[in-house]
Amino acid sequence: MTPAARTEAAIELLDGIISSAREGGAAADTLIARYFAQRRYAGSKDRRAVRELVYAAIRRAGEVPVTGRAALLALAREDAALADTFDGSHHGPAPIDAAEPVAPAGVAPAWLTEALTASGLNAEQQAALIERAPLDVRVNRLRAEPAQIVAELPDAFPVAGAPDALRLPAGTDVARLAGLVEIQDVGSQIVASVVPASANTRVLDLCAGAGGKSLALAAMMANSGHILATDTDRARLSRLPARAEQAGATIIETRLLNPGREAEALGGEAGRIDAVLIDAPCSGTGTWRRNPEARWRLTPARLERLVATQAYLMSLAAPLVRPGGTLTYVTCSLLDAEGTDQVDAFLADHADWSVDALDLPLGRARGHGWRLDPASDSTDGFFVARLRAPW
Ligand SMILES: C[S@@+](CC[C@H](N)C(=O)[O-])C[C@H]1O[C@@H](n2cnc3c(N)ncnc32)[C@H](O)[C@@H]1O
Repeated sequence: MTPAARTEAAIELLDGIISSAREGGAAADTLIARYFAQRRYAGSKDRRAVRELVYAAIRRAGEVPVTGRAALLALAREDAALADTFDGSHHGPAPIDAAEPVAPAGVAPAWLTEALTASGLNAEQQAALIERAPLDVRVNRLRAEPAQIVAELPDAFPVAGAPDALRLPAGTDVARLAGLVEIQDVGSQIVASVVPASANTRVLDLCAGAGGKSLALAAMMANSGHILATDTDRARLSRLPARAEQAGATIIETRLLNPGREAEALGGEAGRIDAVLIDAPCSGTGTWRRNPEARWRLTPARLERLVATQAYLMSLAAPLVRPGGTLTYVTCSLLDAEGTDQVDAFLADHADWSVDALDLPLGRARGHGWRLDPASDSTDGFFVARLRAPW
């Protein structure tokens, strides 16, 4: 592909990504994969270059751009070589008209940056939410030791405060080490460590998804005890058994929940769980580094629905915890509405519960919990709080 054809491909892709964000359709990565599946003439260098252009344009535009072309023109303003590719050639984009719209630069839509500011994040912390993220892995102590993995991955380096973590340059291929390492952000590893999951405990991972945290908990428990991993998403949860097998984790039982009827499937667990983890569905403001177009998808109405689901999940889980047991609440969001405000609301309704004071190796206290953010901690953004049931 010529440089101009690459620019045109990025514009077409961005148009699709913008419509998909507005309509709640497929994610950017999926759209890019589909696009190239139908254009076999594009070589790997072309794909990489187009992908990089697309993601650079997504990162730069805080508000949803009017068109893909407007998103790329914003980059072209600062990059003369890119501007030259708007040359009107056969497969290239039309020449630039000085009067046409250019997407403004920004971190996120205005209503969201206001909410982030109100949640205590300064401009530098907000800007870091859309920077590129490294690749973090967790060494699976059930099957490997960090030194063994470092020997396989010489570019890996340890991360202070996260003993099982190794950090790698983005894009490092770790597929051949499946089962020995799990791709997991350092922040995610740290919040998982808040769950008092030790050998022989009974743990419920209520929103287990494909099991990233269940696998971390199984390693913390030295594969002894029981983890009930539940989710309402069949496709995600169905990936967990094979991952668990590969990781040598035999204590995980999966159970698919019916949305709105979760309590029925969990009734038998009432008062029996030592430690519940709610890794709640959330806006994902803390993971925009990996998924920057997510900020174009979020609306105030969607955030409101997520906040309601989080509160519902906490009240659903509370009766399952044994006396003196814990409920660890996690979101990969930096918005107080999905963090400390949820804990306040829970405590208002559950006056006999208390909050454990946390002191983690990375991050800092935020309200009744603890928060990590990319600028301060070089991790994805997370909120975590540990609530304790009365005796
Ligand atoms: C943040 S993700 C979980 C990620 C996962 N714990 C991990 O570490 O990979 C949130 C999950 O909550 C699930 N979820 C949404 N509503 C739920 C509900 N009512 N009950 C249980 N899980 C739910 C979603 O399907 C999604 O998989």
